[in-house]
Amino acid sequence: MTTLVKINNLNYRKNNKTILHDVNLTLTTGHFIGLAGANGAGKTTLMRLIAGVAKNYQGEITIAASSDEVMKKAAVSYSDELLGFNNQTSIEDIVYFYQTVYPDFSQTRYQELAKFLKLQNKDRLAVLSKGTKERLIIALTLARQVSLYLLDEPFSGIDVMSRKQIIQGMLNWVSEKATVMISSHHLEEIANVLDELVIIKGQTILEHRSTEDILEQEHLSIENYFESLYKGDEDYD
Ligand SMILES: Nc1ncnc2c1ncn2[C@@H]1O[C@H](COP(=O)(O)OP(=O)(O)OP(=O)(O)O)[C@@H](O)[C@H]1O
Repeated sequence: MTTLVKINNLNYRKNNKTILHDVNLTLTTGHFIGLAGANGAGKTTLMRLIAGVAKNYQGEITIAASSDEVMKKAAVSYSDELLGFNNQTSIEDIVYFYQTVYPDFSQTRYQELAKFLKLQNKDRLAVLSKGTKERLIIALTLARQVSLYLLDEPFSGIDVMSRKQIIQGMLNWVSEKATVMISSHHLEEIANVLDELVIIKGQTILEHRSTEDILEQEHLSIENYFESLYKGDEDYD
Protein backbone atom coordinates (compact mmCIF):
# COMPACT_ATOMS: atom_id res chain seq x y z
CA MET A 1 0.00 0.00 0.00
CA THR A 2 1.37 3.37 -1.03
CA THR A 3 0.25 6.75 0.26
CA LEU A 4 -1.83 8.47 -2.42
CA VAL A 5 -3.44 11.44 -0.67
CA LYS A 6 -1.99 13.21 2.33
CA ILE A 7 -3.82 16.11 3.94
CA ASN A 8 -2.16 17.94 6.80
CA ASN A 9 -3.81 20.59 8.98
CA LEU A 10 -6.24 21.68 6.28
CA ASN A 11 -8.38 24.71 7.04
CA TYR A 12 -10.78 26.17 4.52
CA ARG A 13 -12.92 29.28 4.79
CA LYS A 14 -15.34 30.70 2.26
CA ASN A 15 -17.11 34.05 2.56
CA ASN A 16 -15.86 34.43 6.14
CA LYS A 17 -17.28 31.06 7.15
CA THR A 18 -15.18 28.11 8.27
CA ILE A 19 -16.16 25.14 6.11
CA LEU A 20 -13.41 22.68 7.09
CA HIS A 21 -11.22 22.88 10.16
CA ASP A 22 -8.00 21.04 11.00
CA VAL A 23 -8.55 18.18 8.58
CA ASN A 24 -5.90 15.46 8.54
CA LEU A 25 -6.36 12.47 6.27
CA THR A 26 -4.20 9.86 4.59
CA LEU A 27 -5.54 7.67 1.78
CA THR A 28 -3.59 4.80 0.27
CA THR A 29 -3.74 3.22 -3.19
CA GLY A 30 -6.16 0.50 -4.22
CA HIS A 31 -9.16 1.24 -2.02
CA PHE A 32 -12.85 2.04 -2.27
CA ILE A 33 -13.64 4.72 0.29
CA GLY A 34 -17.06 6.01 1.33
CA LEU A 35 -17.31 9.69 2.28
CA ALA A 36 -20.29 10.31 4.54
CA GLY A 37 -21.73 13.26 6.44
CA ALA A 38 -24.93 15.22 6.90
CA ASN A 39 -26.08 17.82 4.34
CA GLY A 40 -23.62 20.69 4.40
CA ALA A 41 -20.97 18.76 6.36
CA GLY A 42 -18.35 19.53 3.72
CA LYS A 43 -18.11 16.42 1.52
CA THR A 44 -18.26 18.29 -1.79
CA THR A 45 -15.84 20.90 -0.47
CA LEU A 46 -13.32 18.25 0.58
CA MET A 47 -13.50 16.59 -2.85
CA ARG A 48 -13.13 19.94 -4.62
CA LEU A 49 -10.06 20.70 -2.52
CA ILE A 50 -8.46 17.30 -3.23
CA ALA A 51 -9.24 17.69 -6.96
CA GLY A 52 -7.67 21.15 -7.00
CA VAL A 53 -10.95 22.83 -8.05
CA ALA A 54 -11.29 24.75 -4.76
CA LYS A 55 -8.24 26.79 -3.88
CA ASN A 56 -6.98 29.24 -1.25
CA TYR A 57 -6.88 26.79 1.60
CA GLN A 58 -4.48 26.66 4.52
CA GLY A 59 -2.47 23.52 5.17
CA GLU A 60 -1.12 20.90 2.83
CA ILE A 61 -2.71 18.57 0.29
CA THR A 62 -0.43 16.24 -1.64
CA ILE A 63 -1.39 13.66 -4.25
CA ALA A 64 1.23 11.00 -4.96
CA ALA A 65 3.68 13.11 -2.94
CA SER A 66 3.16 16.16 -5.14
CA SER A 67 1.50 19.43 -4.23
CA ASP A 68 1.87 20.81 -7.74
CA GLU A 69 -1.59 21.78 -9.04
CA VAL A 70 -0.95 20.51 -12.59
CA MET A 71 0.29 17.15 -11.29
CA LYS A 72 -2.75 16.90 -8.99
CA LYS A 73 -5.18 17.49 -11.85
CA ALA A 74 -3.43 14.80 -13.88
CA ALA A 75 -3.76 12.28 -11.05
CA VAL A 76 -7.38 12.93 -10.07
CA SER A 77 -10.60 12.38 -11.98
CA TYR A 78 -13.40 14.32 -10.30
CA SER A 79 -17.07 13.93 -11.23
CA ASP A 80 -17.75 17.27 -12.88
CA GLU A 81 -21.32 18.58 -13.05
CA LEU A 82 -20.86 19.54 -16.75
CA LEU A 83 -21.99 23.09 -15.94
CA GLY A 84 -19.57 24.56 -18.47
CA PHE A 85 -21.40 22.98 -21.42
CA ASN A 86 -24.27 24.53 -23.33
CA ASN A 87 -27.53 22.54 -23.22
CA GLN A 88 -27.30 21.91 -26.97
CA THR A 89 -23.95 20.13 -26.64
CA SER A 90 -24.16 16.46 -27.63
CA ILE A 91 -22.63 13.61 -25.67
CA GLU A 92 -20.15 12.95 -28.49
CA ASP A 93 -18.99 16.59 -28.39
CA ILE A 94 -18.42 16.33 -24.62
CA VAL A 95 -16.50 13.07 -25.11
CA TYR A 96 -14.38 14.76 -27.77
CA PHE A 97 -13.68 17.61 -25.33
CA TYR A 98 -12.59 15.15 -22.62
CA GLN A 99 -10.34 13.33 -25.10
CA THR A 100 -8.70 16.59 -26.06
CA VAL A 101 -8.23 17.92 -22.54
CA TYR A 102 -7.21 14.71 -20.76
CA PRO A 103 -4.42 12.66 -22.34
CA ASP A 104 -5.35 9.79 -19.98
CA PHE A 105 -8.94 9.59 -21.32
CA SER A 106 -9.50 6.10 -22.75
CA GLN A 107 -11.90 6.06 -25.69
CA THR A 108 -12.13 2.26 -25.47
CA ARG A 109 -13.08 2.35 -21.82
CA TYR A 110 -15.57 5.16 -22.45
CA GLN A 111 -17.28 3.11 -25.20
CA GLU A 112 -17.59 0.13 -22.82
CA LEU A 113 -18.99 2.33 -20.08
CA ALA A 114 -21.37 4.10 -22.47
CA LYS A 115 -22.73 0.76 -23.67
CA PHE A 116 -23.22 -0.50 -20.13
CA LEU A 117 -24.78 2.79 -19.02
CA LYS A 118 -26.99 3.01 -22.15
CA LEU A 119 -25.74 6.39 -23.33
CA GLN A 120 -26.55 7.60 -26.84
CA ASN A 121 -23.78 9.55 -28.58
CA LYS A 122 -26.11 11.91 -30.44
CA ASP A 123 -28.20 12.93 -27.42
CA ARG A 124 -27.88 16.54 -26.34
CA LEU A 125 -27.60 17.62 -22.71
CA ALA A 126 -31.03 19.30 -22.94
CA VAL A 127 -32.83 15.97 -23.43
CA LEU A 128 -31.01 13.99 -20.74
CA SER A 129 -32.92 13.04 -17.59
CA LYS A 130 -31.20 13.61 -14.23
CA GLY A 131 -30.32 9.91 -14.04
CA THR A 132 -28.93 9.80 -17.60
CA LYS A 133 -26.83 12.89 -16.95
CA GLU A 134 -25.43 11.17 -13.86
CA ARG A 135 -24.66 8.07 -15.94
CA LEU A 136 -22.78 10.28 -18.41
CA ILE A 137 -20.79 11.89 -15.58
CA ILE A 138 -19.88 8.44 -14.21
CA ALA A 139 -18.75 7.27 -17.67
CA LEU A 140 -16.66 10.40 -18.29
CA THR A 141 -15.08 10.26 -14.83
CA LEU A 142 -14.20 6.57 -14.95
CA ALA A 143 -12.97 6.66 -18.57
CA ARG A 144 -9.90 8.55 -17.41
CA GLN A 145 -6.97 6.36 -16.32
CA VAL A 146 -5.76 7.95 -13.11
CA SER A 147 -4.80 7.01 -9.56
CA LEU A 148 -7.73 8.67 -7.81
CA TYR A 149 -11.43 8.93 -8.71
CA LEU A 150 -13.71 11.25 -6.75
CA LEU A 151 -17.42 10.60 -7.26
CA ASP A 152 -19.66 13.12 -5.52
CA GLU A 153 -23.21 11.77 -4.99
CA PRO A 154 -23.02 9.93 -8.31
CA PHE A 155 -26.28 7.99 -8.03
CA SER A 156 -28.93 10.29 -6.56
CA GLY A 157 -31.08 10.31 -9.74
CA ILE A 158 -30.40 6.73 -10.82
CA ASP A 159 -32.99 4.04 -10.10
CA VAL A 160 -32.17 1.48 -7.41
CA MET A 161 -31.78 -1.53 -9.75
CA SER A 162 -29.32 0.30 -12.01
CA ARG A 163 -27.43 1.71 -9.03
CA LYS A 164 -26.67 -1.77 -7.77
CA GLN A 165 -25.39 -2.86 -11.20
CA ILE A 166 -23.26 0.26 -11.58
CA ILE A 167 -21.74 -0.10 -8.11
CA GLN A 168 -20.73 -3.70 -8.83
CA GLY A 169 -19.51 -2.72 -12.33
CA MET A 170 -17.21 -0.08 -10.88
CA LEU A 171 -15.05 -2.81 -9.38
CA ASN A 172 -14.22 -3.96 -12.93
CA TRP A 173 -13.75 -0.56 -14.54
CA VAL A 174 -11.04 0.88 -12.36
CA SER A 175 -7.53 -0.47 -11.96
CA GLU A 176 -6.80 -2.41 -8.75
CA LYS A 177 -4.15 0.16 -7.92
CA ALA A 178 -6.56 3.09 -8.14
CA THR A 179 -8.48 4.55 -5.21
CA VAL A 180 -12.12 5.55 -5.52
CA MET A 181 -13.79 7.92 -3.08
CA ILE A 182 -17.60 8.07 -3.26
CA SER A 183 -19.85 10.39 -1.30
CA SER A 184 -23.34 9.09 -0.82
CA HIS A 185 -26.45 9.47 1.28
CA HIS A 186 -27.23 5.82 0.51
CA LEU A 187 -24.45 4.08 2.40
CA GLU A 188 -26.32 0.77 2.56
CA GLU A 189 -26.09 0.51 -1.24
CA ILE A 190 -22.35 1.03 -1.50
CA ALA A 191 -21.37 -0.61 1.81
CA ASN A 192 -20.49 -3.97 0.27
CA VAL A 193 -17.84 -2.49 -2.05
CA LEU A 194 -16.28 -0.14 0.53
CA ASP A 195 -12.94 -0.87 2.17
CA GLU A 196 -12.96 2.28 4.29
CA LEU A 197 -15.35 4.89 5.61
CA VAL A 198 -14.52 8.56 6.17
CA ILE A 199 -17.07 10.56 8.17
CA ILE A 200 -17.17 14.36 8.27
CA LYS A 201 -18.82 16.04 11.23
CA GLY A 202 -18.23 19.33 13.02
CA GLN A 203 -16.20 20.68 10.06
CA THR A 204 -13.57 17.97 10.37
CA ILE A 205 -12.92 14.23 9.95
CA LEU A 206 -14.69 12.49 12.78
CA GLU A 207 -13.74 8.95 11.72
CA HIS A 208 -11.59 7.19 9.16
CA ARG A 209 -11.93 3.49 9.65
CA SER A 210 -11.88 0.26 7.69
CA THR A 211 -15.34 -1.17 7.08
CA GLU A 212 -14.07 -4.58 8.20
CA ASP A 213 -13.10 -3.05 11.54
CA ILE A 214 -16.53 -1.41 11.91
CA LEU A 215 -18.37 -4.65 11.16
CA GLU A 216 -16.18 -6.75 13.49
CA GLN A 217 -15.77 -4.31 16.38
CA GLU A 218 -19.07 -2.48 16.41
CA HIS A 219 -21.39 -5.29 15.29
CA LEU A 220 -23.34 -2.72 13.29
CA SER A 221 -23.96 -2.31 9.58
CA ILE A 222 -22.01 0.56 7.98
CA GLU A 223 -25.25 2.54 7.65
CA ASN A 224 -26.23 1.99 11.30
CA TYR A 225 -22.73 2.82 12.50
CA PHE A 226 -22.79 6.10 10.60
CA GLU A 227 -26.22 6.93 12.03
CA SER A 228 -25.05 6.10 15.57
CA LEU A 229 -22.38 8.80 15.28
CA TYR A 230 -24.96 11.40 14.29
CA LYS A 231 -27.65 10.30 16.77
CA GLY A 232 -29.29 13.15 18.66
CA ASP A 233 -27.96 15.78 16.29
CA GLU A 234 -30.46 18.38 15.15
CA ASP A 235 -28.67 18.85 11.83
CA TYR A 236 -29.31 15.30 10.69
CA ASP A 237 -32.66 13.81 9.84
N1 LIG B 1 -19.57 29.60 -1.76
C1 LIG B 1 -19.86 29.35 -0.49
N2 LIG B 1 -19.86 30.34 0.43
C2 LIG B 1 -20.15 30.09 1.72
N3 LIG B 1 -20.44 28.87 2.20
C3 LIG B 1 -20.44 27.86 1.33
C4 LIG B 1 -20.14 28.01 -0.04
N4 LIG B 1 -20.21 26.81 -0.65
C5 LIG B 1 -20.55 25.93 0.32
N5 LIG B 1 -20.68 26.54 1.50
C6 LIG B 1 -21.04 25.93 2.78
O1 LIG B 1 -20.06 24.95 3.06
C7 LIG B 1 -20.64 23.90 3.81
C8 LIG B 1 -20.25 22.58 3.18
O2 LIG B 1 -20.90 22.46 1.93
P1 LIG B 1 -20.71 21.16 1.02
O3 LIG B 1 -21.48 21.38 -0.24
O4 LIG B 1 -19.27 20.86 0.91
O5 LIG B 1 -21.42 20.05 1.93
P2 LIG B 1 -21.86 18.56 1.56
O6 LIG B 1 -21.44 17.70 2.71
O7 LIG B 1 -21.36 18.16 0.22
O8 LIG B 1 -23.44 18.69 1.58
P3 LIG B 1 -24.61 17.85 0.79
O9 LIG B 1 -24.66 16.50 1.42
O10 LIG B 1 -25.84 18.64 1.07
O11 LIG B 1 -24.25 17.82 -0.66
C9 LIG B 1 -22.14 24.16 3.86
O12 LIG B 1 -22.45 24.69 5.12
C10 LIG B 1 -22.35 25.18 2.77
O13 LIG B 1 -23.42 26.04 3.12
